[in-house]
Amino acid sequence: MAELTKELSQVKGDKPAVPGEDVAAPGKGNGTPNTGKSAPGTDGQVRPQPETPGKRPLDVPTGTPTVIVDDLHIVYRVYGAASESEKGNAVNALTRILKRQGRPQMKEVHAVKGVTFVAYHGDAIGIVGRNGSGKSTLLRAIAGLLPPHEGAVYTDGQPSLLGVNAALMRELTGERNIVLGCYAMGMTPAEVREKYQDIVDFSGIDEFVQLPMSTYSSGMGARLRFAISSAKTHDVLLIDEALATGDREFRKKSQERIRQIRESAGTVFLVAHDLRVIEETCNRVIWLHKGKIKMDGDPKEVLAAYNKG
Ligand SMILES: Nc1ncnc2c1ncn2[C@@H]1O[C@H](COP(=O)(O)OP(=O)(O)OP(=O)(O)O)[C@@H](O)[C@H]1O
Repeated sequence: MAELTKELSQVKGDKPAVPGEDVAAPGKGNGTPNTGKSAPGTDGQVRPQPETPGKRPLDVPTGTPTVIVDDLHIVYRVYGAASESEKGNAVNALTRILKRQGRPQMKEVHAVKGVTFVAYHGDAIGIVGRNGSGKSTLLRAIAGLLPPHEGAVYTDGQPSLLGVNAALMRELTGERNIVLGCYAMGMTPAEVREKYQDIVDFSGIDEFVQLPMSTYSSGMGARLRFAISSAKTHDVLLIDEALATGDREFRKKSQERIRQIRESAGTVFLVAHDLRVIEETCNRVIWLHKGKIKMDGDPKEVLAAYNKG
């Protein structure tokens, strides 16, 4: 713990986040935690205390952690934002457009405010919260796509972020995207050949695999993204709403796949507005509210509280 504290103190004070970065391609979480450090393992085998509202202390005796988020703050900088006095003022906005005046102001959006938790091998953690509560920002920070303004993220293994907007290439066929996506996740040509048919079958896109992705419905695109990303065993898989557009049958299949990833001792984070998906899939839920953890624990209890409040 002393070593961890020392490491944490070294990384505090990293540069603030850069706004407007794109979501990673499937399996392309850059694997670079914000700190570039790995989660230290511990010897104890006791699970963390569930249902601790707010923070889980880092020194709770645990199994092997895969992700440690310690007092994480993420701040976006928006350049050209309106000043307070201009807020909602249509006349000012119109005048500025007509005069072609720029906006020199810089606004900071404090999206994640001091989040702390530890995730373990085999955890499937659902993240819930209202729009704008910081769910996607937190996932992107864990994936190493957003550097912390303060605090740190440590991961053991490679995190891969699968988002709804994950950048498969719309003008390429499903077939090409499968091959490129698999290579992007570090598979060898032999592994790609071995997994190819399974990905097509799992996604259920059938003969559409020969057509450009621009011809797919949003549900078909999401299914293909999930099928590609989950074809590889991930240490830490981060899923942002990617299951939302799937139908019931696909939801069931993807839940089964998430279970397999957990069984192979990976860790899954799942952001979804559909609370059924979270309840059926996760063994733990974190409720984010205005960038802070409001509750962290058993899915039934957290979701019941979330539904009430
Ligand atoms: N690129 C960005 N630049 C500036 N502010 C941003 C950016 N992305 C998100 N934000 C702001 O950060 C806050 C958290 O946003 P985030 O997308 O993480 O929330 P969320 O809980 O995932 O929301 P939703 O449920 O609507 O997807 C919001 O206030 C949002 O406006």
